[in-house]
Amino acid sequence: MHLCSNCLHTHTGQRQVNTFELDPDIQATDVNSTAEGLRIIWSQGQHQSLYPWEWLSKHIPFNAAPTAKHPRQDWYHVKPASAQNVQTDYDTVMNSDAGLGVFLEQIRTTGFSFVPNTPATPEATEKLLQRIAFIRPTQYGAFWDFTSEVKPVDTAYTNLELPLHTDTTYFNDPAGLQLFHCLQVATEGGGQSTFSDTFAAAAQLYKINPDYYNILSSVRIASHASGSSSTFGSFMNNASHAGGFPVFTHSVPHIRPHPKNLTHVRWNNDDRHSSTQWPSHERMIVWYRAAKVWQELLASKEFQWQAQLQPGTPIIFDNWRIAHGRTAFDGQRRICGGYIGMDEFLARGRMISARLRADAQPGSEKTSEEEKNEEKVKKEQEEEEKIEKEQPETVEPDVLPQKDEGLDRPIAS
Ligand SMILES: C[N+](C)(C)CCCC[C@H](N)C(=O)O
Ligand SMILES: O=C(O)CCC(=O)C(=O)O
Repeated sequence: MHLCSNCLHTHTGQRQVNTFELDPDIQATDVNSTAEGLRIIWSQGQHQSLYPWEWLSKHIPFNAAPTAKHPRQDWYHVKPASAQNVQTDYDTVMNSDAGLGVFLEQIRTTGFSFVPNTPATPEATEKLLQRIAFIRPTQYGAFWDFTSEVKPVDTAYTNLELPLHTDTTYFNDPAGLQLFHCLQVATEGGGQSTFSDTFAAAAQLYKINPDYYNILSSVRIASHASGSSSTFGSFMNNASHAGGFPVFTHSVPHIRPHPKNLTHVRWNNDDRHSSTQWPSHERMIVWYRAAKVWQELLASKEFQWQAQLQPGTPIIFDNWRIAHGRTAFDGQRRICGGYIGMDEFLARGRMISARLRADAQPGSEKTSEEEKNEEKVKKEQEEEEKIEKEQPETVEPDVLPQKDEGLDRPIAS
C-alpha cells in the first residue's frame, strides 16, 4: 500500500484508494531504489509510489514465517509467595511509560500482577485501571465497589464460596482484564481469593486425556448472566450466531485443537445455561465427564493457589486465561475493581512499546525545554483536576415528574 496522501488519509492512515477500481493486470513500469525507499511507477495512470525501506522490511509479501508467539510463563504448583512476587509498584505504573510498559508486559506474560502501595481507595483503584485504558462498562456498571447484598444479582454479591471461574463467559468478547482491590478483609474470617492458570491446566488435561481436551474444545456451551435478566434481558451467548462457545477457544479452529493454539478459556459452571444443544446423548455424557476432570484439575493443588487480598495491594489478571474464585466468608468484606477490554489492553501495550522504542532511538532525547513544557502541561492538568474536585457539586432542584409528562415511573413520595 503506497503511503501517499492519494492512497492513505493524511491524518488517519485509512485507505483512500478504491482497491476494486485498480486494473487487476496493473504492472510496475519503472522501479527505482532510492535512499528513502523503493520508488515505483505503475502502468495504471502512471501513478508514482514510494515504499520506505522500513515499511517494506515489515511487510514481506507471502512470508510464510508464522508470527512469533508472545512468551508466556505457565504456572504449576504455585507457591503463594512466588505469586505475590509478581508485582509492579503503583507509583511505577502511574508515573512513567516505562513502568506502565513493565506492568503490561508482566500481565501479558504471567497472566496477572499485584500492585503494592496502591492507595486503598476506590478513586486510586479507578485511576490505576484508567492508566491502562478506559474501563469496560457492563451490566454490573463500570467501576464497581461491592460487598455482600441482601438481594444479589449475582452470587459474587454474596458471602458464598465461588468456585474457580472466568467472568462474562456469555459475552462474544468476554472481559479481557479484571482487577480486584480488597478494601476490607472479611471481618469474621474467610474471603480468600483463589486463582488458577487455565492455560497450564489445559495443557495438562491434553496430556492426560486428549479426548477430553478435544470435546471441551468443540462442544459449544450456552451460558448466561444468571442474575441480571431484570437489567437488559438476560445476556446469553447462545442467542448469538455462535450458539455458545466451547470452554477452550483456539487461534486455528480448522485444525485439531492443541494447547499451543489455545487463546481463550471460558469457564463458569455456575453461569452455564441449560439450553446447550448437545450433539448427541453420548457426547453429552463424555462432555460432563471431561468437565468434571477439568474442574478437579483446575482446582487441584497443582494449579490452584490462594491469596488473601489486602487493602493497598490489588491484583489484576487476564480473564481469558486466569480463573479466579473465593472462599466463603463471614462478616463485612469490601471489594472494588473493574474490567478492561482485551483489545484495549493489547493496543495499549503495543502503543507503549512503540513509544519506548521511539524514545530509545538516538537523537530522540527530549530537550530540557520539551521536558519542562511537558512537566508544565502535566502540572496545569493536575491543577485543573484539583479545582474541578473542589467545585461544590451543582445540585439540580428536585423536580418531581409531573403526571402529564407521561413518565411511567412512580412519582417519588
Ligand atoms: C465482577 N463483578 C462483581 C462486577 C461481577 C461479577 C459477575 C460474575 C458473573 N457471574 C459473570 O461471570 O459475569
Ligand atoms: O469477591 C471476590 O473475591 C471475587 C468475586 C468474583 O469472583 C467475581 O466478581 O467474579
